Amino acid sequence: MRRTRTAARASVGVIGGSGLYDIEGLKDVREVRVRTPFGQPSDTVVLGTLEGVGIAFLSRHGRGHRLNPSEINYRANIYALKSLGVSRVISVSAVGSMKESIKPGDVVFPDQFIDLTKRRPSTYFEGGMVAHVAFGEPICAALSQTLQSAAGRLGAPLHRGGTYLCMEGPQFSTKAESRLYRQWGVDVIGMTNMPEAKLAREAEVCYATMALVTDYDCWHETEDAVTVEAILATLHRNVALAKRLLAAVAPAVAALPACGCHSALTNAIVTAPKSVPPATRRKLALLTRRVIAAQKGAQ
Ligand SMILES: CSC[C@H]1O[C@H](OP(=O)(O)O)[C@H](O)[C@@H]1O
Ligand SMILES: Nc1ncnc2[nH]cnc12
Repeated sequence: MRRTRTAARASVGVIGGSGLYDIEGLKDVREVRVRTPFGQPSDTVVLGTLEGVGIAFLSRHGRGHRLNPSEINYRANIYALKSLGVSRVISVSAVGSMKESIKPGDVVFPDQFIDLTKRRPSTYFEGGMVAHVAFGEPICAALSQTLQSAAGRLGAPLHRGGTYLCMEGPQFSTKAESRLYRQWGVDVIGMTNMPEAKLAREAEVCYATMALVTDYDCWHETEDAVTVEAILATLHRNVALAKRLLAAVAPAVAALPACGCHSALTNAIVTAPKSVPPATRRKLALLTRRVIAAQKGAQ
């Protein structure tokens, strides 16, 4: 296994959630242990090529599913992928359905989030450097659209758009909570996409989620309330679809033109450069060097 900071490269990152601990068909596979200034990622990163495209795969909970949603080091995960050259991240996530029309086995491509997490570091910008990135459109539309087209071609029962509510967990919701979220118009519920999507935006990396629906949470009158057993049974059926989709979509994702996600930090950093403590400047150099170089070029 290689230990690396920057030597190995990939352009497309895949964060595999529950049930997705590897991807099939990867060629030239290498595993790298990436060190980050934010601590350890969930696992080693598996690098390889899929249809000729450099892919970096990271298991969100770690292989063996060792980390609960609150224990995942989201900052290290996104940083690790960025340090390997990744400019687009595809997140694969198991979710519960909050609507009758969204059935277990369906695939949802959310375009909005509600963040109800409570105890997760959710920004890189602290310690003397403050940034406020725009997050009105938290999902990269171009990346999500590409995934949706591929899912459509594979015949997946899909839903374009929708709101993903991210709860802290690890316990599932109470019925009162579940009913409340339904009143809010939420489409799906999970425990992991926040702060992952926020950090991807701060890292100027495109982010889109392919949400695999596994259950009806606990609000449904006639369906059983969610259990891990039921989730895993449904996942076994649709993880294969996720794997086929990733192989089908890799070349189109790699060919996408640069988009607004890649310049998210432009005009977002508020702190005067001379006020940033040197240690913070060094810690955030990988994330800020594009915008700092652009500012210098404009002077
Ligand atoms: C094992 S079921 C609950 C678990 O699954 C989802 O994780 P992920 O988004 O990584 O697929 C959900 O958010 C919970 O963490
Ligand atoms: N009902 C649910 N609530 C939270 N996370 C989930 N992941 C899969 N199903 C879920």
